[in-house]
Amino acid sequence: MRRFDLVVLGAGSGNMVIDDSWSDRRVAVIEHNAFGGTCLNRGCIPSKMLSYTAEVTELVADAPTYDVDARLEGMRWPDVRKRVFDRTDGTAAEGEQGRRSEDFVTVYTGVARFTGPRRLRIEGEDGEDPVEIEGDQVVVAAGSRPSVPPPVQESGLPFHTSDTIMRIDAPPRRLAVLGGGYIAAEQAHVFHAAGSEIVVIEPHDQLLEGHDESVAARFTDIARERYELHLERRFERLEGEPGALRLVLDDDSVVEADTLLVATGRTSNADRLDLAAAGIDVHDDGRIAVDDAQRTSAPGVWALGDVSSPLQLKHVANREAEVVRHNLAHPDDLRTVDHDLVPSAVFTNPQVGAVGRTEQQCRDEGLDYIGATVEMADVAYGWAMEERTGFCKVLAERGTGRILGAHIMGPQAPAMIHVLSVAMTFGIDATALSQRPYWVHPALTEVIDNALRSLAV
Ligand SMILES: Cc1cc2nc3c(=O)[nH]c(=O)nc-3n(C[C@H](O)[C@H](O)[C@H](O)COP(=O)(O)OP(=O)(O)OC[C@H]3O[C@@H](n4cnc5c(N)ncnc54)[C@H](O)[C@@H]3O)c2cc1C
Ligand SMILES: NC(=O)c1ccc[n+]([C@@H]2O[C@H](COP(=O)([O-])OP(=O)(O)OC[C@H]3O[C@@H](n4cnc5c(N)ncnc54)[C@H](O)[C@@H]3O)[C@@H](O)[C@H]2O)c1
Repeated sequence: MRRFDLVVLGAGSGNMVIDDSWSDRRVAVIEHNAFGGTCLNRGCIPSKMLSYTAEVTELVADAPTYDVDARLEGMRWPDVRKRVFDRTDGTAAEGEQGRRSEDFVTVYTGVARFTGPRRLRIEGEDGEDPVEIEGDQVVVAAGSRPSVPPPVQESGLPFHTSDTIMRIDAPPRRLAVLGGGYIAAEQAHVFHAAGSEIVVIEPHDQLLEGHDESVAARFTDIARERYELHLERRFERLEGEPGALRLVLDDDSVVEADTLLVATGRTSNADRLDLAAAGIDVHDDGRIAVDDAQRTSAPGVWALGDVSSPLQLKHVANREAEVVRHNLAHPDDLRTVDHDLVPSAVFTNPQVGAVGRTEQQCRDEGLDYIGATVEMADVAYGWAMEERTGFCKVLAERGTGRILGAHIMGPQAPAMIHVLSVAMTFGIDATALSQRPYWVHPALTEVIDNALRSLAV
C-alpha cells in the first residue's frame, strides 16, 4: 500500500488545497471524472456562459424597445455549445495535465471508497486492478449529484439533469422542467431563449421558494408570462416513450413534452464513500459532519464543499478549501468558516441577488424590522434601460439601522448585492452605508442608496 502525506478525494474544489508548500512531500489526488468538478464541467461556468448568451438573444429581440432596428435570427445552439464546452473542457484538461506534471503529485483516475481510517481503495475504470492508498491527512471533497425522484428513475424513460442538458444536441421543442429552484430558473431561461417551449412543475405555490417573498412572487408572475407553470402540483409518474413523454400529476392532469429536465435538488455524495469504515460521521441529511475548521469526526480527515456544506455554492466551497489549505499547514493556528452572511444569486431573467434574512425569517425570529423597496424603474439608469420589473428591497432593524437582509431583482443583481454583503459583513448600518460613501450618479446602484434612504430607521 502506498502512503501519502496528503490524499485529496475529488478534483473540484478539493484541488485548491494543494499548493507548492507540499512540493517536498507526497500528495495524491483521486478523481473519476474531469478535473474542475461540477462548477467547471456541468455547473456554474457553462450555465453562466449559456445564460449570458440567452441574455444577448433577449436583448436583440428587445431592440425595438430602444428604437433600434435589429432582427433576431436565432441562437445557433451547436455553435454556442461548442464555444462554451471547448473552453471549459480545455480548461479541465489543462488542470489535469498541470497536476500530472508536478512530480510531488500522483493523480489516480477512478472511484474511491474508504476501507479504514485514512485508507482508500480506488477502482480504476478501465479494468485495472484496484489500488489501496493511505494518507497522513485526507481531504474529502467529493461533491454532490442531482437528486432524481424514484418515479423518474424507475420509469426507464430518458431524462436529463443539469449534468447532461447543457450538452444536448439541439434545443428541445417542448422542455418539461421538474422543480422550480435555481437550476430550473437558469435552464428554463437558456432554453426559452434558444427557442424551446418551457413547462415547469413545482409542488410549492411559487418559483424560487426559499427566496424572499417579494422576489419569489414577482419572479413567478414574470415566469407565468413566458412559461407554462404547474404550481402546487405533485409529479406522480412518467409515461410515454422517448421523445413523447407524459408527466402525470397528482390531479391526473398530463404534461406532454419531448424532453424532461429533472432539477429537484442535489444530494451529497457522502453515501457512496463507505465513511463508516473510516469513522467519519454524517448528519441526518447525509452530509459529512464537520466542525467550523472543516475537521470531520475522524482524526486527520477534513471535508469541504457540497459533500459536507449546508450551502451548495461554489463560493462557499472555495472559502472552505482556502480554510482547509491553511489549516493543513497551520495545525496550531486553525482558521474557521461561518455561513452567516453568504450572498447568493440566480442567473436567470430577471437576475436575482440576495444576502442575509428574508422577510419571513425576520418575522420568524420576532425581529423589530422595517423594510424598504425601490423599483429600478424609478432611478435614472433604470430609465436608460427601460427597466420595468427590477427592484431592491432592504430589511433593517428599527432603531439601530442594522441591515438584516437585502434582495435585488434585475440587471446585474448578482454583482450589485455585494455592496450590501460587504456592509453587512463589516457591520455598516443602513444610515452609514447611505450617507458615508458617494454613490455614482446615475449608476443602477442608486436603487440601493434610495432603498437605504427610504428605510427611515
Ligand atoms: C447547473 C449548476 C449550476 C451551478 N451554478 C452555480 C453558481 O452560479 N454559483 C455557485 O456558487 N454555485 C453554483 N452551483 C453549485 C456549485 O457548482 C457547487 O456548489 C460546487 O461546484 C461544489 O464543489 P465541490 O468541490 O464540493 O464538488 P464538485 O465540484 O462536484 O467536485 C467533486 C469531485 O469529486 C469527484 N468524486 C466524487 N466522488 C468520487 C469518488 N468516490 N472517487 C473519485 N472522485 C469522486 C467528482 O467527480 C467531482 O469532480 C451550480 C451547480 C449546478 C449543478
Ligand atoms: N446560481 C447558483 O448559485 C446556482 C445555480 C444552480 C444550482 N445551484 C446550487 O445547486 C443546488 C441544486 O439546484 P436545484 O435547482 O436542483 O435545487 P433547488 O433546491 O434550488 O430547487 C429544487 C426545487 O425542486 C422542487 N422539487 C423537489 N422535489 C420535487 C419533485 N419530486 N417534483 C417537482 N419538484 C420538486 C423543490 O420544491 C424546489 O423548488 C441549489 O440549491 C444551489 O445550491 C446554484
